[in-house]
Amino acid sequence: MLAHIVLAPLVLFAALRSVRLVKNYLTARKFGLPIILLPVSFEDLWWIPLRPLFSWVERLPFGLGNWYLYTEMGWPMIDGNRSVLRYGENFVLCAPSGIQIATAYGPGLEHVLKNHKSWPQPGAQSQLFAFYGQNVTSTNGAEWQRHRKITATAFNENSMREVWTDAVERTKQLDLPTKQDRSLKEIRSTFDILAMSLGFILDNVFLTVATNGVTSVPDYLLPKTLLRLKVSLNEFKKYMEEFVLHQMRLSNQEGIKSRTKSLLEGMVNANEAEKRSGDNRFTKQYLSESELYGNLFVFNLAGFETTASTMTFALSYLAGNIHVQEWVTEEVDQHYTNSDDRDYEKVYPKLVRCLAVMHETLRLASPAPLLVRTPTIVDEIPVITATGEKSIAIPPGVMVGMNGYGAHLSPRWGHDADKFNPSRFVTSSEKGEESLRVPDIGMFLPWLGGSRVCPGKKFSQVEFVAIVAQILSHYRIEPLLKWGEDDETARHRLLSVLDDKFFHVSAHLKRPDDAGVRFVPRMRA
Ligand code: HEM
Repeated sequence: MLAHIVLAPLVLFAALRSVRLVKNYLTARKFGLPIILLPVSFEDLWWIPLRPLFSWVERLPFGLGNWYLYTEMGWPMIDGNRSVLRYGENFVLCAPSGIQIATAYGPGLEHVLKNHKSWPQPGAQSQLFAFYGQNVTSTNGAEWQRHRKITATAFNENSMREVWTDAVERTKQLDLPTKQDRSLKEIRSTFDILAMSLGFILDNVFLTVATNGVTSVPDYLLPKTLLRLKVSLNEFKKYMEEFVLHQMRLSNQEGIKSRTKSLLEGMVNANEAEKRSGDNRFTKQYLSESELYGNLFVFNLAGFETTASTMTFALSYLAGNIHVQEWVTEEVDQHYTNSDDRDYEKVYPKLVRCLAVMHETLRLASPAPLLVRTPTIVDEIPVITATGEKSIAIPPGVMVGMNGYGAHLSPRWGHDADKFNPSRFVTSSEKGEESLRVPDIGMFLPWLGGSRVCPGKKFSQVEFVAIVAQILSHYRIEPLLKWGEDDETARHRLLSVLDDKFFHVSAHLKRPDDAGVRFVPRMRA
């Protein structure tokens, strides 16, 4: 009897899902693309905590467990270009919960990105980081424009000078002279300057979403993890409140013109200025309190996570590719190390190779592996099949997943597509002047493109170049040797650790303790 009570709902659940899978399969067939059937998808929130228990599925014979990979949100980060080589640049993931067309085909990607108004993020995904309030990532249309206008005001050229100086100063404080040997785990935490509470929220981000409203539940009703989550959410809110208060006090002090010390401060200032201007009584052009915190949270998140991820990979790639490092150091010495004038305006535009290192790092280890969109009305996108290009009509509700890793590792990049070679982003004029050469967004999309391009793109570039120039002007970065190991073996070990990554808000290494780097002080002539 008890068995019946337990089994009956499960059988009904499985039957309903089978019906939905068949229905979705019939729709998916119309696209004329290869189809991969999934019994479950990462859109099924209940699957996320259960997924690790089923890792044995991948070891089933005859490819029976191939579907398992695609049930992880950031699967292209693990897959690289393997699926593209096997199924082509576009294929369909068909699950009971929905249909997703994964595409790495340039014209298709370009179409979706350039028409962001008719290709918004699907509702559930856009709300992922909205637990403090609506924000620039969670909104679309006119609402998104309002959020974007106010938050982007802070991203002007003046603030880039501050970003440059600030990044150089922070790099000087990394304590490299006293701690020269660092595992890749330590490298990551070197740049993870996040408050502990934000770290905990990110580690449990799906739990945070699933238990939205946890902050209003009394402590005694909460199990240990949820209680810690509640404390972390409150702590981070408090941190943001203190930050806003501090900023408002500064801008209210008579005679003190507060400098745009950081972009977050700039954002608060822009919001205050909009409020004061008085033109907004009928058309609200500033952020409500919850929206301000919603934005402060996503800017903290988007800024710090991506920097920590990109720096970890970039410094490791430089250590593992010593000739590339020498090539970059040559440029750093010419324009930075040996220069009295290290002003942002003078030096930054000349550090082309440093910026190329960032582009190459993001090509191989982008923090955003799969970005999903769905059309508001039926729209056609170009796809490529064995018989050539064609257009397929996508109805609302069907997702298009932009497979950044498939695009970044495509054979279109040449025979060395899987190798770290930043010089592919550099071109030389007849006079020998170097400049950056970046392919269009259909081929290279780490910051995305179109109007919804990452607002922190320039910020992240300036910050990255400043950190790399400052480090290379003083240190040579080498792979950390294990006892008795030679240089070549250590280098291979380091690069193989870099290949083993997974997605959790950004790119993470699966085995960050298995390799490390050494910052060796450079001898000056
Ligand atoms: C290596 C550095 C970075 C990379 C690769 C990167 C990448 C991206 C990508 C791919 C998106 C689009 C996400 C989507 O539409 O689903 C995005 C959006 C965004 N990024 Fe970045 N980002 C970086 C650094 C930053 C920094 C430093 C900030 C802030 C200071 C920032 C703030 C944002 C915000 C607020 C959005 C949402 C924009 C919108 O929806 O209109 N990012 N970023």
